[in-house]
Amino acid sequence: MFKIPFLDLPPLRSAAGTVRLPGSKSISNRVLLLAGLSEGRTVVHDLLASDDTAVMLDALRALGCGVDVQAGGPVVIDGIGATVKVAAAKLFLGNAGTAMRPLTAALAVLAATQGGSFEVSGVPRMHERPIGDLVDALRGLGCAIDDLGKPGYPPLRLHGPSKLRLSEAVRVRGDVSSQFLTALLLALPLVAEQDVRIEVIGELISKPYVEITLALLARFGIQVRREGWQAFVIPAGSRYRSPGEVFVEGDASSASYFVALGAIAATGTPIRIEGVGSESLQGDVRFAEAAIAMGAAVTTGPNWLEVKRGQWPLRGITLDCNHIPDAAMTLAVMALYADSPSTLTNIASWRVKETDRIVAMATELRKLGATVEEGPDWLRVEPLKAWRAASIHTYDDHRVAMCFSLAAFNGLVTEAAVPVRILEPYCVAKTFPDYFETLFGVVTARSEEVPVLTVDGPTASGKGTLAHELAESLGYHVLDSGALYRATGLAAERAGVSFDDGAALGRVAAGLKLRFTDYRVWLGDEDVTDALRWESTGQLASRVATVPEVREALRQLQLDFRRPPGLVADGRDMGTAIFPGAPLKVFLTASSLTRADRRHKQLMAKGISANIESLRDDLEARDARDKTRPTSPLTPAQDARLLDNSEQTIEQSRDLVLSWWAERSPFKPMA
Ligand SMILES: Nc1ncnc2c1ncn2[C@@H]1O[C@H](COP(=O)(O)OP(=O)(O)OP(=O)(O)O)[C@@H](O)[C@H]1O
Ligand SMILES: Nc1ccn([C@H]2C[C@H](O)[C@@H](COP(=O)(O)O)O2)c(=O)n1
Repeated sequence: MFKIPFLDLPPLRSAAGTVRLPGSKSISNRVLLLAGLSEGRTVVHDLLASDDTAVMLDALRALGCGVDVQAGGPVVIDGIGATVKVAAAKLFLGNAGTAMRPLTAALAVLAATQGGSFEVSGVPRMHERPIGDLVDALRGLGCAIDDLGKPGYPPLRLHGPSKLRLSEAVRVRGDVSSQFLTALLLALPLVAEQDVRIEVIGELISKPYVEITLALLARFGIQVRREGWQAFVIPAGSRYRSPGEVFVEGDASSASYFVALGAIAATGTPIRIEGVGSESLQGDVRFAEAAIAMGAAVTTGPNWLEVKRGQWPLRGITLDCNHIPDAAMTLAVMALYADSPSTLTNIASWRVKETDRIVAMATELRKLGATVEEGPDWLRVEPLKAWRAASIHTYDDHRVAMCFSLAAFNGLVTEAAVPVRILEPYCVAKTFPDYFETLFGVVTARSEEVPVLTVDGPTASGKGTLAHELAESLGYHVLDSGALYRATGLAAERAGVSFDDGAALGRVAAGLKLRFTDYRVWLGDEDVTDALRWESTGQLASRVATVPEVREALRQLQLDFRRPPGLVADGRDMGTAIFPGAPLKVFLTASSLTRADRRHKQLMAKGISANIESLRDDLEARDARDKTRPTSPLTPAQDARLLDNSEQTIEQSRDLVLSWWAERSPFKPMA
């Protein structure tokens, strides 16, 4: 996940490949609650690992459920069997509506029938998300609920015992959020000594989410009878029974970004989306129909979708989005690539989600240059030709962040392609922590449009340290080009190749089986991370680096590191020979005494004894060879910015270079 203040997406040009979706948020949190309320053990496979499921798991633990989260494996829940195990608890539920609403209902009826006191609260935005209709329904049933803040909003206290009026129908509004009905459907089997009837007031919205609830209730032993969408009856004697094992399907709302991606940018090989398909429970899988209406070419299997570009530009549509409220946000960004305006209607529920999504989408689309009209429950978006580089505010709303990533394909409809900045990209943790990594895995950009920041300089000047700091701040990849020369030197020595035989050294470089994984470097099957850093290896590297055949052989390998979202490249000739067009080139120096001192400390920290004077002699000899070799000598690029960090801390150098980078950015500074 990108835990950085902003992530800049360069212009993206095409997409192809396979993505495996994380588990559905709606199914994950419903299954967790059902497992927690059931008797016995439930093994949950493919559960979504995200902020919203984390708060649900914490809540279940606090209520006395057994919760075993196995790294990379299933989550095992031992339920409370509809019995209050912990008489009082304070539950913090973040911004997870799928935890807040059903837990409120379940704890209210448990407290009423068995006693107890439970407080539910969340982040400030959660305290602005209405829950009054559910509270009214529960109070009508006889539950004791105190408002701990503004009436009609969390936080709440649910306490008991109190007498429930189960013979009367429980009446709940269905036209603000379908989660209120879902919450009652999940809670009332806990107290169904007799038939319990729920009546919906008003037109029920987001019906597919209620279908998910009913299907999962059936998995846990509850067969709800229903009269259309107006009334539901939990049969007398209903009791939760764990099905033993549950597999969570992929998140259909998350699929929408990749369906849109295929429609916009997969002109050859399709985007294959694994985890949802024609047999999915989730209503948002019908987003594919909307995408087809806009021109996507979609093929479907039981649990997969394949999407390619069909009509281009896309077709503008007018669509009632009531059945796909979450995924429909993606249509608003697709509309920018259409041939005519698109109007999304019946989306009033957007106003009470993680943020007011109608306002958020309209505001951010306008920043890109789009013409947008908004109404109480609709949004109209015109196609966009003159795009502006915009910093997209994400409102702590994962879906805003994900759907605006699609704006980075503007180069497909305009000559002057612009990058897109996504502020607080980590908000995707709510449902899809690795969203951007997954996106980058299936998209391509023009090499020259991927930003590169080069850091060249003599040995031990701190290039590698600075490069990693910069890359971490910007979310970019790192190229440690010295490692390639070091690996070549090491491989050549081991193979007994003469260091005077340029052609043979070139072949060694061309045949390197080098892999970089999680801060380790592998040469073939050997982890050479430490061996590469030996001083002796540095000397070998400096020698092979003078050989033109080696430099040529390593050239393409280095260029291939230039991938979205961007690259920080450190070495000797990054700015002069490999990435001469880089928008920012830093030439980093420090006095030889400072550098020898730093190297000395580095070696001592590793338990290797060394003498500062001889280290200084060695690095000066290496500098001399690197500077005087005929091919790509160590020298600042003409347009490089010089930075002597002898008197600077690592953080000072990093912040200075980031300020230089910001000067070149097309984005306005953050407010
Ligand atoms: N500005 C700085 N102030 C103090 N110490 C620093 C600074 N920059 C780097 N160092 C320290 O100097 C040591 C050498 O840094 P680093 O390995 O990044 O250098 P390098 O230029 O990449 O070396 P090489 O070219 O040999 O790979 C590290 O221990 C690092 O923590
Ligand atoms: N772009 C590069 C990177 C490195 N080298 C050579 C010169 C160095 O002495 C040697 C090791 O580099 P280090 O890991 O210390 O950065 O590799 C080069 O010529 N060009």
